[in-house]
Amino acid sequence: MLHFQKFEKRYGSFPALKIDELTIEPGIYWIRGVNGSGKSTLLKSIAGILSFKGDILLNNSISITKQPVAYRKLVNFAEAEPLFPEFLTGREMISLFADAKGAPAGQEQQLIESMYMTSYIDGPVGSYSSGMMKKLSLLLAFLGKPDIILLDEPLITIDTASLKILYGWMAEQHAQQGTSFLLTSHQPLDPEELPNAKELLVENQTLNLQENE
Ligand SMILES: Nc1ncnc2c1ncn2[C@@H]1O[C@H](COP(=O)(O)OP(=O)(O)OP(=O)(O)O)[C@@H](O)[C@H]1O
Repeated sequence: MLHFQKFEKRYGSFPALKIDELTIEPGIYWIRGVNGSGKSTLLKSIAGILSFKGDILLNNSISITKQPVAYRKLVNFAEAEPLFPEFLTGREMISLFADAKGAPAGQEQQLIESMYMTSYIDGPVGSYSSGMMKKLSLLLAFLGKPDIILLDEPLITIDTASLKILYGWMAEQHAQQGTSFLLTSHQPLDPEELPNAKELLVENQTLNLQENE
């Protein structure tokens, strides 16, 4: 699914993350690591938001550096602490992303209703609470037909009922579309909701696949 080739991300002279050669097979992955270990750096690099040395290949064919447009259409990302233009409504944000990601007809409305966002989706984003904002950013990450969805700290801020809906979206998307997920969390994922999730560990400025016990 994802292949790292001589990947290196530095902030100035600080070597934040280095992955010489690593393949991540399709699946659902929980990325663990202490504060400052490089989890967000990893997700932002895979999302194409940060520049870095080396390359990342999707499905052994699409390079983030050589085919950035094709790559980004297939890799969606929800930030840990999303910030959107305050004057746009949630629905306007969703329309923008749906166009960019080539979302199938009806997908936007189905997701809005499924996450119970109808009552506020036509209000400006500046009036949203942090949980409402988080749900909007999660919804945006599910638009289109992505091969990979990257979720940075998706479990924070949202209430228990919404979390259950998010787990349902993930399980369904993975089962029906084969979408892979990489998500960071300081809390363990619910093993009943995502029984097949594997672990990736970020430590010592690199990324390692953990063998599940
Ligand atoms: N824009 C930046 N400029 C300089 N250093 C940065 C920048 N962003 C991150 N870093 C550094 O890179 C390292 C990794 O940060 P990152 O945010 O990826 O960690 P994280 O594992 O996501 O942390 P947390 O669990 O606290 O969210 C840290 O040492 C951090 O100080």
